Amino acid sequence: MSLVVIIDDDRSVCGVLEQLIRQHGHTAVSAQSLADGLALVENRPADLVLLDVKLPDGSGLEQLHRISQSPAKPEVIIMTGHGDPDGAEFAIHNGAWDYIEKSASPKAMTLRLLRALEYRAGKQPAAAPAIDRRGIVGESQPLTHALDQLAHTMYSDAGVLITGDTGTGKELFARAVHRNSPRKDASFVVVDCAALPHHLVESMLFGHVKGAFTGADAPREGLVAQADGGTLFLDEIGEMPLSLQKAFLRVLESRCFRPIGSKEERRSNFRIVASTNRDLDEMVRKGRFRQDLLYRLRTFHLHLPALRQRRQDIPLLAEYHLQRLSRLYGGTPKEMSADFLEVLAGHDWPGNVRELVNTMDSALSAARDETVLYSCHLPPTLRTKVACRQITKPCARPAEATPFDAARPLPPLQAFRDKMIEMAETQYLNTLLKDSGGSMSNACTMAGISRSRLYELMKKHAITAR
Ligand SMILES: Nc1ncnc2c1ncn2[C@@H]1O[C@H](COP(=O)(O)OP(=O)(O)OP(=O)(O)O)[C@@H](O)[C@H]1O
Repeated sequence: MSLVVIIDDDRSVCGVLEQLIRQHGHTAVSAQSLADGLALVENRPADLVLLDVKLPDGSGLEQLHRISQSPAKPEVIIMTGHGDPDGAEFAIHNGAWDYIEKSASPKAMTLRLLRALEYRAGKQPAAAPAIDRRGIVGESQPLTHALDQLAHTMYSDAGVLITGDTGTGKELFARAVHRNSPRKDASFVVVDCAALPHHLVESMLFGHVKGAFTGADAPREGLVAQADGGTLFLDEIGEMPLSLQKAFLRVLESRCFRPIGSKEERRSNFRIVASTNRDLDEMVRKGRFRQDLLYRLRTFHLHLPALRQRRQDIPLLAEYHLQRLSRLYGGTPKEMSADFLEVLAGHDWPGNVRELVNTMDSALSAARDETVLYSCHLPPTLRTKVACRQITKPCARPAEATPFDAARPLPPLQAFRDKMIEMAETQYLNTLLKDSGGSMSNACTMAGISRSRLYELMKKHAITAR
């Protein structure tokens, strides 16, 4: 028997669905607001959640991730009264099991509910495979989604295309694809397609025999042969010349290649992973990239978010790279002050994580033997940019009234409680940061919480440092 949670403000819809579900021997409970629904899924082991999009206290779609990540990790079916293809796309991309319109016949609805429950019943309890995410830092929803996509590549040998702006971690993820595959003990070979010298491309990739051309004094094994048994990573695949794309497609299809000057073909059993910051579909439309090659490469697609789309990860990344660089350079251990973190949080990071890593590196060297990093240790250009942005922005949030003020009729208890907790936490953190004199270590000790929890709370409440 499964537990189905219905979150819909229309009591008659809830009633009909509850009856349908009970007729099939399952248990159903319903909530008429998002807050009550969240409380239900966070406290009861739901197998399936039927989630309305438009609820009195918010959009169901916006809470989809939180619901599907709640303790029992239920399947979610999105319901709506209006046809909405964009919402459907969002729901499916964000892990919903299905998307149905409330106007569907009871028969059609039942069929889809039962299908979801059947799938759920057959699922292994430990469904999420344990990924080795070494070196990949971040807890934000966009990064977690990318890690989920990475997990899908583990049991296959098919091509993986990793896209994302410069510095978002494409090579880091490519290495993780390799490390999490059965090929992990063999080589991971990188081909930088943007740096292949025109006249040596074929020799570098496929190798040559002795005497194949002037200067070929010894045989050379190419990168494709080196990747035998392992993974061949084509970095910046969008830069690969069209002529080479054709040759490469042939190698991908047959896993055979011919070293220059050789009469014999050789085999190499490699898995292909490619990355780019270009729009390959657009390049295909313009005739600059082969569609057949793109299909081969993109059996799996991982898209990595820009850092500004996952700001909550900034303090975690900064801390991780601070520790890593400190170990590398030795010297006095350092911590970050609240004003340092505030500047990091205010920047847009066009160069993404690589820019953040370089910034941490330069701040470390600017601080020399000091034990705390302050904003004055950051590059002046970065501080100026953040300052300019803040001047043009409206000032900090106005002082908040208590949720009772002006609120008539009274808000639901759950909403009121959430608001009060938010206000109390904000007040506590502001005082904590003041009393700890800008030292994050002191603040953690005083509050009795971990550093990552503190950063998370500061981010959540947009706390401004003094
Ligand atoms: N999620 C992450 N956690 C920790 N470090 C990260 C993360 N993402 C990227 N980095 C770090 O950022 C730097 C750049 O990463 P990487 O070279 O993988 O990016 P890229 O997308 O391949 O860049 P490019 O497009 O310029 O080749 C590296 O130092 C990497 O370790």
